[in-house]
Amino acid sequence: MADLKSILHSGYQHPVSRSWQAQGRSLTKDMFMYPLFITDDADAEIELTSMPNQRRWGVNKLEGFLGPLVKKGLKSVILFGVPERKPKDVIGTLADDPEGPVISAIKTLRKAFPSLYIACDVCLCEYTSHGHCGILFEDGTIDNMPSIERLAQVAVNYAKAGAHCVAPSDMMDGRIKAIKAGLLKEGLAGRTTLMSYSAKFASGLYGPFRDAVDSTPSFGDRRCYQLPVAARGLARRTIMRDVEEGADIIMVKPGLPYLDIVSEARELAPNHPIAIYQVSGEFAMIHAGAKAGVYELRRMAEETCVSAVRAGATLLLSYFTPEFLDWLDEPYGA
Ligand SMILES: NCc1[nH]cc(CCC(=O)O)c1CC(=O)O
Ligand SMILES: [Zn+2]
Ligand SMILES: [Zn+2]
Repeated sequence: MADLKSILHSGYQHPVSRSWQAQGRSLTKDMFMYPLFITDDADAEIELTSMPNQRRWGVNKLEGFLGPLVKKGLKSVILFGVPERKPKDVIGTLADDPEGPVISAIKTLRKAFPSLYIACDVCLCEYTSHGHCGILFEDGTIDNMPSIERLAQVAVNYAKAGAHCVAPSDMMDGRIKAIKAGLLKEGLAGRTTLMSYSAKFASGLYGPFRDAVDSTPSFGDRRCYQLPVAARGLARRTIMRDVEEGADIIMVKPGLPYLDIVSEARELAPNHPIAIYQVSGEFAMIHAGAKAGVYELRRMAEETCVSAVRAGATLLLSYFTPEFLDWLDEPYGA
């Protein structure tokens, strides 16, 4: 016979008692940030073959697409620019082109949806001719100082255009400090969230994204600036450094294979929101598994996101955001 204290089912026998067992918070709509790819063809709406239901959007299509989502409770988006028309160069001039996709989208969205929180990915790889995330020496290695100066300039220009949040994903050394200083100088530091992709690993899960934004490096790879897969110590150091340098939000990326790092981040930055990026490859993988009959799509999307929250995440960047805006209104598996 079971001992008095061996009975655990009694604590989660009912949907209501189950909800009380969530160790952190459970999923809510305001935890989701939706990544959007913005192209410089203003009327475009281009399907992405590698990412189900995701598109490259022209600025003129944003209001129509996002209107219903905002009505359902969409609170935040993160913008990625995809210049297709103007030529890329070695310093990523197109990143903050005043007529470019990101700055146009910021202005359009601020006007169309006054309550929507607008974050911008800050990086150079979508805009450089070589496809790397920084500025290079002649031998093709990263020249860190001009890289962080350029990234700071881009971040400041996004903030000036009205972005609520700038999120550097480049992994250069010292960019959080450089961006913070740039924002301070322009009087923007107090009204611009600095979300750092702090522990960003050199992952095999970015393939569909690189297709989506056309940012595969023309030579080499990103292993000299993105973290080695096994590097728990380096992840702890980048997290601590970015807290020191003034990041407001700490991000871990990718998500599912790095939940231990999320819980490290929770411990190292207990007073900061912790974001997790469920990246393009995870999204594609969840879809592929569902299609192959391994599990049901919604079930696995929820399981992975709930696991991220359990590990300590408080903000989820996910391509499933539109689905969650429906799913969270329709309790499931209760
Ligand atoms: N700095 C580029 C960047 N910003 C966000 C992602 C990944 C997003 C995703 O895969 O969904 C990447 C990919 C990369 O580093 O190659
Ligand atoms: Zn990026
Ligand atoms: Zn990059």
